Amino acid sequence: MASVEKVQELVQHSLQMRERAYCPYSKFRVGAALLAKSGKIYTGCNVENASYGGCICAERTAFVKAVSEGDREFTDLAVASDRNDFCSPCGICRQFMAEFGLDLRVHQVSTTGQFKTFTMNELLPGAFGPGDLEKH
Ligand SMILES: O=c1ccn([C@H]2C[C@H](O)[C@@H](CO)O2)c(=O)[nH]1
Ligand SMILES: [Zn+2]
Repeated sequence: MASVEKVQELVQHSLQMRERAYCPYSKFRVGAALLAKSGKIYTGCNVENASYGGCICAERTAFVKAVSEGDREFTDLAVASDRNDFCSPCGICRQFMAEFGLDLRVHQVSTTGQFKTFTMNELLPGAFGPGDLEKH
């Protein structure tokens, strides 16, 4: 688990990354910051599309950046929006993030920088995951 200082750093990154959001349709800015076990921090924002189904959330942007750079193990993720307090990851992101471990700590940040922490297991109990494909 990340130190209090590291979590604070993630929280600040998530708040800052809201400014990069490309969200002309929803106008709902979201920023995320993901800490890999390697120590690297990957940031993300939501990126929308005129074909609405093509929108990608801030959390998945951060994960895709991280995995494509070679990191696959993570400890903490912070996510912040500019409108709702304690921004809650959507169902698609919960499934996407659960792929990389149910111990991940998800810090849901308020607009004022406070946060509530949950494990991935709490956010998606009984998740379908990689292990399920092994069973027969
Ligand atoms: O946790 C969340 C919730 C929503 N969104 C994005 C998706 C879409 O661009 C906009 C409105 O749903 O916010 C995120 O990036 N993360
Ligand atoms: Zn999402």
